[in-house]
Amino acid sequence: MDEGKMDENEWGYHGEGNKSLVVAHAQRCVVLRFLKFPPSRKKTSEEIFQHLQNIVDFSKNVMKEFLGETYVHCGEVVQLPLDFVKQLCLKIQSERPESRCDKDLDTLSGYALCLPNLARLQTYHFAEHRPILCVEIKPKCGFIPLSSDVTHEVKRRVCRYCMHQHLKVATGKWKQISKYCPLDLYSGNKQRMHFALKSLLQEAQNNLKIFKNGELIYGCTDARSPVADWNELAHHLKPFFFPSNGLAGGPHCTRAVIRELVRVITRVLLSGSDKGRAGALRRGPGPRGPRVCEASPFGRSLRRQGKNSPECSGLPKGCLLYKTLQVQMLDLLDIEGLYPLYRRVERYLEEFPEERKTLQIDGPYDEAFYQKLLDLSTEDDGTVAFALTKVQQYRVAMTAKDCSIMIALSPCLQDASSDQRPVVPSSRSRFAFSVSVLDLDLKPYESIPHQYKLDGKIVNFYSKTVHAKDAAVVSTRFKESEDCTLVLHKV
Ligand SMILES: O=P(O)(O)O[C@@H]1[C@@H](OP(=O)(O)O)[C@H](OP(=O)(O)O)[C@H](O)[C@H](OP(=O)(O)O)[C@H]1OP(=O)(O)O
Ligand SMILES: Nc1ncnc2c1ncn2[C@@H]1O[C@H](COP(=O)(O)OP(=O)(O)OP(=O)(O)O)[C@@H](O)[C@H]1O
Repeated sequence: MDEGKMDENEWGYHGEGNKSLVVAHAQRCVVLRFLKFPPSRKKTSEEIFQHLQNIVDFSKNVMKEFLGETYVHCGEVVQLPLDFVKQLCLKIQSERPESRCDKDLDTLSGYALCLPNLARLQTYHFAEHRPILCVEIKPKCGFIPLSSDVTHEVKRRVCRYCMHQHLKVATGKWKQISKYCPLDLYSGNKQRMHFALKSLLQEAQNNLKIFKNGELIYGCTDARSPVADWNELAHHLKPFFFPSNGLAGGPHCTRAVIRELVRVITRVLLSGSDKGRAGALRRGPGPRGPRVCEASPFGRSLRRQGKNSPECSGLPKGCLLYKTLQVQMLDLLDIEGLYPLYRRVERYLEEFPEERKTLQIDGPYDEAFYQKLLDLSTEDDGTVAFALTKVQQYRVAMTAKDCSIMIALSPCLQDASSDQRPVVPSSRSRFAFSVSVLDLDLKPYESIPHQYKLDGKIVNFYSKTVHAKDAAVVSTRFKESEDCTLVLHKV
């Protein structure tokens, strides 16, 4: 990219999250990722450069090591003309969802990250000529904590995502509770994974987006987004999955297309080679948390059938979901066990503020930082060193709990070779595919007290709501039995 000759007309709004905004180049497979800040929060250009460089270093030295180089794209920090950034910011403003406009794109530093556009099959010379379908999934935390520090009993039965849903709906973030449960997606059991993906398609929230040729065709930006339309989605997908056959429209066609999509995505998610060092995080055969969340409709139906622990195929060790889960499980103590250790580090820093640098709280995220993450001991010897290791592991785990997976699919001709890329078959076509991870920004040390408070809020709200619901069920049953008595009495 020639940073000297930048033209805002060649770039278009692509998407944004809570902390960054992404624009995509109209022709080339690259994006620019800018940081966003609340209007009052002024950062110096030097701070922004350092922040972005830390993101690159963390991806390179930590996440690439854990997840494997095929999945992680670190990108590079680029310096852009300020005039270009200002014009770009004006150009895209009207396309931004209202709910994201509480933060402004950084137009003062001129720094951004330049990354491959993962919504198109990266860098291949013929990328422009092939139709491309891309599915982005933010799977969230895939396990139930086993830590003895957990005090709320419900946290041992219901996963955080499912509990959090109740709070999100009550606060108006989303309209309805999703049937998606991360434990189903991470189960490795095809039937459960299909259920999880269908649930995401029914209620995408911010956990699912679908792009066609780089354009968003499915997904919602906030609670006001229009209801997802499967017929429209199937219309977009039909040429990919049923290229040459005249499958008629209607509900049958929609179901067939969605089924194909779900199957292909499941296959891709279960594929992968065993590169990367997530294996270094494997914790022997000791006890592990429950494999099914009690709030998942799939789990509930299993229980009704008397199957308390489902047949568990487990995830293949090479696949990205498995590796991501291993990194998430660096959160060994749960926030309840971690918070007192964070306080220990805080007390130390209050006394010796100059030590913040030596402790690598704000970087550099280098090889030494990575090596310390591999110490999985949970025996607290009362030292700051122990507390710090657990705090850093927790931050890395939280990052893996919030990252997204991008799956790009491009149809290949029946007899063409696969250009060295893996191929996934569907019933009527074949796709060359690539899998990547995005949003691998290390969670800040400062967010730990917020995590602690939020955890309490989620659990208390869930317990209260579910308790109230249970009480309502009991009282309805009681009423029913009263009614029944009356009927019997009458008879
Ligand atoms: O706490 P959570 O689980 O709600 O996750 C936050 C996400 O909400 P979600 O539940 O996925 O809708 C939240 O996503 P949204 O802004 O809701 O799309 C962010 O990803 C946030 O991360 P950060 O503070 O921007 O680094 C996420 O915060 P972290 O907890 O990962 O720091
Ligand atoms: N390299 C990329 N290629 C294509 N699309 C991308 C890329 N990076 C980000 N995106 C798109 O931009 C969106 C926002 O990016 P990202 O998730 O990194 O934002 P964020 O603000 O850091 O997220 P969060 O809300 O989790 O903090 C993503 O959901 C994705 O759709």
